[in-house]
Amino acid sequence: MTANPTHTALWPAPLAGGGAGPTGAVDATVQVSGSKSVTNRALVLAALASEPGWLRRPLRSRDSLLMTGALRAMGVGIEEGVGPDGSGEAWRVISSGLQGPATVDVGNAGTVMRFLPPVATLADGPIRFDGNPRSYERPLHGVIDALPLTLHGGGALDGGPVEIDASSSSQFVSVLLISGPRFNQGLEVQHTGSLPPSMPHIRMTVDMLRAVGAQVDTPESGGEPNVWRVTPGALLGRDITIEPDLSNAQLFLAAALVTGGKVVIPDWLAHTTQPGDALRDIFTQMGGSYELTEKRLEFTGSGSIHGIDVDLGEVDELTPGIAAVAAFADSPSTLRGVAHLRLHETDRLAVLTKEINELGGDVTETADGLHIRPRRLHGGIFHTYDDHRMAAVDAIIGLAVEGVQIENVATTAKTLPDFPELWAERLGA
Ligand SMILES: O=C(O)C1=C[C@@H](OP(=O)(O)O)[C@@H](O)[C@H](O)C1
Ligand SMILES: C=C(OP(=O)(O)O)C(=O)O
Repeated sequence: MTANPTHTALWPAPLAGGGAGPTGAVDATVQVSGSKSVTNRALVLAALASEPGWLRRPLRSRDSLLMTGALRAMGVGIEEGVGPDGSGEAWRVISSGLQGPATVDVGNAGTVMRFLPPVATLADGPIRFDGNPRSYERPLHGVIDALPLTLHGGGALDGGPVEIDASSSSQFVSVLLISGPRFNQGLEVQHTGSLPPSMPHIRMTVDMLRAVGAQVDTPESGGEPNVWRVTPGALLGRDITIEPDLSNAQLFLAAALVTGGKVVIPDWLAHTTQPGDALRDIFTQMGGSYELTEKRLEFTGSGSIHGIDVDLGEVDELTPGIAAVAAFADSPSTLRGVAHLRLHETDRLAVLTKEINELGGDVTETADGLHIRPRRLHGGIFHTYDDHRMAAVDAIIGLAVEGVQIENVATTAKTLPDFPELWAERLGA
């Protein structure tokens, strides 16, 4: 919990049903904006491709705009357009070689601070990286030593075998794989530590690489355990539509659970590598039910919420939203396997414990997660420590608890543009 709560702007979290009563059941259809993880991977892959590509319905949030800003600074053309078939807003990405000198602001975006240094080795000229104070504290050692940093690329890199310990972030594997096809010898990544967290994000990287023509061997496709291989080769330009962000859809599913209501999320794909897909199972165990058709997910809360004992190591970014729901359950919950959340945008285990307890909760930090004993909560100020997912927790709690105020709700713009308006309009007054 390194950043102090210095922002004073307070946002009164809307009660479900507009204050008519703390139990107003939500009934909403919510078109969730594009996935941060998919958008930023698609941008990097398009920038490394040998022909132009399209991203349709890209996410326009702080993290994805940091990525477009960085790639543009390195000479990549990213133009506004309407997509080849005329439908939907799109970005056309044209890359004719990466160039320095350039300065890249990584903000506090893991996908930017970790994905771009290997890309910068392919640039002709120096690329300087800097970011928010918190970006100096987040682990980068799988990629580079630390920020600030200047990389003097020579237009090419040999690649070959590399050993890394990715037990503090799956992004260390993803970043090396993404640039791998462009290295002279490709890349062989051997992970040396305990299981990396967030494996679905590594699968997302592999799937997206294969979709642009890369050859990738993985432990899951019959390769050795903990070894990923990428063959050198040109990447194709593709026309891809960005999926809705299921980790942000979590807020709305949580709203259905907490209020005993119903939420429909259009465009939830039957097959996706996003970790948010695990919510169908986790939130069903906690008392909801769902129907998934080709076009949408309909999720319904039953009015009661059950505690859960679950290892969230594979789906770590869902932990804050699950913790918020667990605070309203009829039995305690234990969330395990997420010690590395201490290294995210803030120390999420410490913040969740402190801030939920300040609203009357009873949360204990464990070595690798949280133990949550539900209690009657009361209003108060929830500090967000510049972490979008902490603001989301508080918005969920505020649906059912009067007088909850969120400090610096604007931090949600990291991955979810216009959150306060969307939340109030869809679920509040
Ligand atoms: O590759 C990605 O897009 C991400 C990987 C995960 O990071 P960690 O493996 O560091 O938890 C996740 O928490 C983050 O939000 C996005
Ligand atoms: C951990 C997260 O982000 P980042 O991509 O900055 O690591 C997150 O969005 O929950």
